[in-house]
Amino acid sequence: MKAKNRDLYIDGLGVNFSGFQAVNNFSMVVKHGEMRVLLGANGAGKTTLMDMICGKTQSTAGRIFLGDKEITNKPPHLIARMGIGRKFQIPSVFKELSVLQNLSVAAMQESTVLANLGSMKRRVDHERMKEVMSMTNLENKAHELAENLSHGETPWLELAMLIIRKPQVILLDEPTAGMTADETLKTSRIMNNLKGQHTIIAVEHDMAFVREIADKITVMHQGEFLAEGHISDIENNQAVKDAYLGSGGIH
Ligand SMILES: Nc1ncnc2c1ncn2[C@@H]1O[C@H](COP(=O)(O)OP(=O)(O)OP(=O)(O)O)[C@@H](O)[C@H]1O
Repeated sequence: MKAKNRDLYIDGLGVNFSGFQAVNNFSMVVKHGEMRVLLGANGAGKTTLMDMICGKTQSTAGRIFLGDKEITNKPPHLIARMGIGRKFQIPSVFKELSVLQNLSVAAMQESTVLANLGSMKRRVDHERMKEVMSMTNLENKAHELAENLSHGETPWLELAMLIIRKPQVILLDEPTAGMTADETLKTSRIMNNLKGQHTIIAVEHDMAFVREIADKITVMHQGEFLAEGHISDIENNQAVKDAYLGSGGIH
């Protein structure tokens, strides 16, 4: 039997903001379970691309498919329900609730139908919550209030609140921003454990972190596709080096 196609296809995507072409004719295919990093100088269009994938920004050209399902310009809540989760979509954690309570809230948002299935479902949810806390280094923090988590632990909780809903695709905006070196290392372990289960697209500038996690890198420049490949291909790509000149280079 043919396996279900769960790859993400972006074909000729573009957006024009009142005459300014922020993303232009951009295409890429991200395989299911792959960890893809998006690189590009400030203003290259990375956030706008992520916004179009999750439906926050309406594209003006091109199409996006998750497997055989088209998601182009669908409302964000439908895209989320179709399996695309974005960190920062939930603006923040609930500070006055514990880690476990935050996860319960996120799990309940999954589906009111499932939530009504009764105690069986609640038991499964509890197992899932333990599993997700262990995946995100929060196993010893279940009863800690979110407001007492560190700068590094709060993004782990946001990530946990995403993955509890089992999205096929996870979009991450600078997942290590504000983290210590130790927290960044732990985040790379979390990311590597998520590979294979979820497709992950991350915008990230920390090249040491990118080296740890990326299966493949796609580079954007001035709204367009510039290059794609493994880290060594990208670091040795002359067009990429040129595009980064003036923005401090690729480190
Ligand atoms: N709603 C909007 N209206 C007009 N211009 C916009 C809008 N959103 C983004 N832009 C412009 O589109 C370009 C791409 O911005 P975007 O934030 O996607 O870049 P980026 O690669 O994510 O950069 P950074 O690394 O700085 O976050 C920028 O020039 C930005 O000013």
